[in-house]
Amino acid sequence: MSAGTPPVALTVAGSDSGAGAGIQADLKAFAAQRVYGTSAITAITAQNTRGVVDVHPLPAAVVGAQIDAVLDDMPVAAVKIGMLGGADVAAEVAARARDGLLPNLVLDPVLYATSGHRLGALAVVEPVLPYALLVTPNRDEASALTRTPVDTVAEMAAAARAIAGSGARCVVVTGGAEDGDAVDVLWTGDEIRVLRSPWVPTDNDHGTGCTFSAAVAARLAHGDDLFTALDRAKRYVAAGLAGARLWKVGGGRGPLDHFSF
Ligand SMILES: Nc1ncnc2c1ncn2[C@@H]1O[C@H](COP(=O)(O)OP(=O)(O)OP(=O)(O)O)[C@@H](O)[C@H]1O
Ligand SMILES: Cc1ncc(CO)c(N)n1
Repeated sequence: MSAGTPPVALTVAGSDSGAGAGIQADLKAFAAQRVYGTSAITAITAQNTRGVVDVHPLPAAVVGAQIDAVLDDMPVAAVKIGMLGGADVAAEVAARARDGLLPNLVLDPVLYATSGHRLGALAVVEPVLPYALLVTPNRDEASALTRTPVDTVAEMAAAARAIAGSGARCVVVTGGAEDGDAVDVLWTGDEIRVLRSPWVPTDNDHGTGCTFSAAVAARLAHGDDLFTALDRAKRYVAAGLAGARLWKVGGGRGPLDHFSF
């Protein structure tokens, strides 16, 4: 069966050699959602399921050239931003966002890998916040952005609202756990909504945040409204976690199955 031309999405993020997170996760999530995925690589990380070994940021002009090459030729309908690298890269991205070139912008404010390795800085992420339709911090990133502890669902809600104060339209704080559910808390710009799905017990959760934000961007590229996009992305990540529960890819926290749905 042949299908029509898919919508196009762009990820601006770092490469993960182990392919569980970063650009590789984003492109798999885009493909799984039947979106044509394009990429601008901001940094090369030497990384596997056990952690990050090395990080090599790319020059800002090289990142800008990749973004422009894609935008000049393809009808990009949504953009996901992950690891940015340096402040100069953030400035390149912010300039294009300011010019209205990055539609449906989903910003995953990456600060640390699951292993704890530092991959970003507040000074790099904060200048891009005002241009995001949606920001997707996990609890640690929300805590860093608000300079307050973020553990409980109530604290996630307060943080989502506070981060929206920096100019982003909507904020979803991810990674909560309550009553056997995986809980994310969304500030829509008007109200708080709590998103729940059954918690999947697994050690294979490397790249969940990257995959989630990429899947939201993919759904927005298809034309979903934000709440539908979030709901579908959450169910997609849960299916990927469940599908890879018994996988043994590497000795650390393994990837999820991007094609289990
Ligand atoms: N074990 C789990 N079971 C069900 N859903 C989960 C589980 N772990 C994470 N999620 C969901 O995955 C999505 C991504 O959230 P999470 O906070 O884990 O990302 P993250 O910490 O940024 O991940 P990473 O740093 O590995 O990329 C959220 O919707 C969250 O609820
Ligand atoms: C390249 C890259 N981006 C983001 C993350 C966060 O999971 C990671 N581990 N690696």
